[in-house]
Amino acid sequence: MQVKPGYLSPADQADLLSEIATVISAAPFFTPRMPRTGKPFSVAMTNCGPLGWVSDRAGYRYQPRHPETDAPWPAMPDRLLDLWDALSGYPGPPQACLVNYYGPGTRMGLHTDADEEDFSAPVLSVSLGDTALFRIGGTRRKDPTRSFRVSSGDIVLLTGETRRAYHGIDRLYPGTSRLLAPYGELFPEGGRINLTLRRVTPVSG
Ligand SMILES: O=C(O)CCC(=O)C(=O)O
Ligand SMILES: [Fe+2]
Repeated sequence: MQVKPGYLSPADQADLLSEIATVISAAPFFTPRMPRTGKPFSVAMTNCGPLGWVSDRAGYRYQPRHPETDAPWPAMPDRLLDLWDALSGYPGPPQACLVNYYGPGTRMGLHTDADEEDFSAPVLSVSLGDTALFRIGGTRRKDPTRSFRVSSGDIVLLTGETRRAYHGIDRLYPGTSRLLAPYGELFPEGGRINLTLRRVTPVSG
């Protein structure tokens, strides 16, 4: 794992968030549901890039279209492709950017990112808005975990061993960032946006 606190300047965070607001206007948030049970996630999701991660009763998967509008996902902003080039060490572009929205009181349970075919690429995660408590353990659910705070502009790369590690978000610290404030219509209660850039299929050739 690599953690890069404050990697994005406040100006870069604001520019990125404005691009993500445009993504959200083309691809509205949907409520993912647990496989089989259909229990809703507390986090809202959307995607940009050629593929997007979705979850419903049928299971977890990547697909090229929005599950509700059936439109192709909007393009990934160039600044995310540049970030991936600068930090991933992977010889191909990311294929999906999952956009998670955490409102007050939401969390994400411990899980592994396991729906990709190529685990040699890292998962590159960008935090925007309120600070959150990130927990990470080992590759087995029962492995010990440790926690640290992730704040707006921080980047975490799940690389190497940690690429297959259990991780999640235990809680938010509401009101710790003003970054989302200009988008009161989209995020009336503030909160946190997390972007994860993912390579799904191996680079061929
Ligand atoms: O919100 C985060 O920092 C982590 C998100 C995550 O683990 C995921 O989307 O798979
Ligand atoms: Fe994850």
